[in-house]
Amino acid sequence: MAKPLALTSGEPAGIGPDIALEAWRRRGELDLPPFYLLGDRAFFAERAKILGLTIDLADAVPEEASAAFARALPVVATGEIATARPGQPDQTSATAALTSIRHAVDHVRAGRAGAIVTNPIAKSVLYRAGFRHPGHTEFLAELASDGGRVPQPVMMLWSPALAVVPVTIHLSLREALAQLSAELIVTTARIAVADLKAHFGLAQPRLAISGLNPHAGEDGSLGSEDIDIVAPAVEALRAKGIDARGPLPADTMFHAAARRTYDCAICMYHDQALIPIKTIAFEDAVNVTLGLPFIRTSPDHGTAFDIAGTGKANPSSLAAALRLAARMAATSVPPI
Ligand SMILES: NC(=O)C1=CN([C@@H]2O[C@H](COP(=O)(O)OP(=O)(O)OC[C@H]3O[C@@H](n4cnc5c(N)ncnc54)[C@H](O)[C@@H]3O)[C@@H](O)[C@H]2O)C=CC1
Ligand SMILES: NCC(=O)COP(=O)(O)O
Repeated sequence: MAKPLALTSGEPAGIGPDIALEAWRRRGELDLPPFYLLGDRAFFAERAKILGLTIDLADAVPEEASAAFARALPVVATGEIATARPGQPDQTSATAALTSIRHAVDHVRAGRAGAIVTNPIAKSVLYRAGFRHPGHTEFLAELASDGGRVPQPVMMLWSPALAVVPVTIHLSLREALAQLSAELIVTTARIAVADLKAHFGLAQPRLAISGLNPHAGEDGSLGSEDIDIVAPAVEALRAKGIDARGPLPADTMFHAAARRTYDCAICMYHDQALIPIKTIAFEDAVNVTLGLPFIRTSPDHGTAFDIAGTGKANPSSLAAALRLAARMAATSVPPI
């Protein structure tokens, strides 16, 4: 029997618990692989009650989860009690969310889970509690460190219609510009290429590298960065045998015909990458962390405090994240 996926609780006040419960309830229709939830069973039972869902929850250890999954949603206890009400994070939120992530990493590194799928965390809630990483991506890299070496994580948002990688992630625009370098673009693109080959069945991934400025700088008249930073990175990638094109004007590289010419868009900053994919594929895009020694996926959306506990949360992106994680863990055939 395949190893189960470890699904974190995410922010307890967010929609993570809602979509986890709903996904399990619709597991057959959504064609979901076995997973278990990491957290506080009483909390999940209470959320099911709030949602009016009848869900069998079973205390489990990871080794029992796949067998139990057909009849009950396995819950592996983290020892942290959560009390937050839907939409209202409280003093238990940050600890419960972070402990759940830590346990998931322990399980996947110990071979007890096949991959990690994370529910959304509220970054502002964690920052207020002293969390010093921008998000899961960097936190997971630290948890994956080996002998003090922290791998460089790369964020990819993937859907059948489009895959995007932001070179800089959760930074202000000013800071993103300060940190952007040809070296960072090259390293990020090479990690993306390696994982696209390893897990997405692409023998020679085609990369489209966006420019930074409007019209990719219009020959330097709208900023020098495309000439000084992006173009040399594209040249360096091509010199390493990578199929890379750019810098491309970002406003014209996401329409349907343009998308057919590449496998992954490498973008210079967060919104340049995430606006197109969330516009085209909000319901089935998946956030994948590349460059880690284990597989981690996540829905593309956040905690959606405005609808937590209402029954309005759509589990489709979580379902896509679960299916993609299982396929990445099991095979290198394209997950399409
Ligand atoms: N992977 C993660 O942990 C992520 C966490 N976040 C965090 O989420 C928090 C809220 O972020 P927002 O920008 O408000 O984005 P959001 O994705 O939580 O919500 C944006 C809008 O989309 C709706 N929405 C989101 N997911 C939905 C679903 N599954 N079904 C139906 N409607 C849905 C929400 O109700 C809201 O109107 C922030 O603190 C942010 O840091 C955001 C993105 C990813
Ligand atoms: N905007 C994407 C996002 O917030 C996800 O970040 P991470 O928590 O997966 O690092």
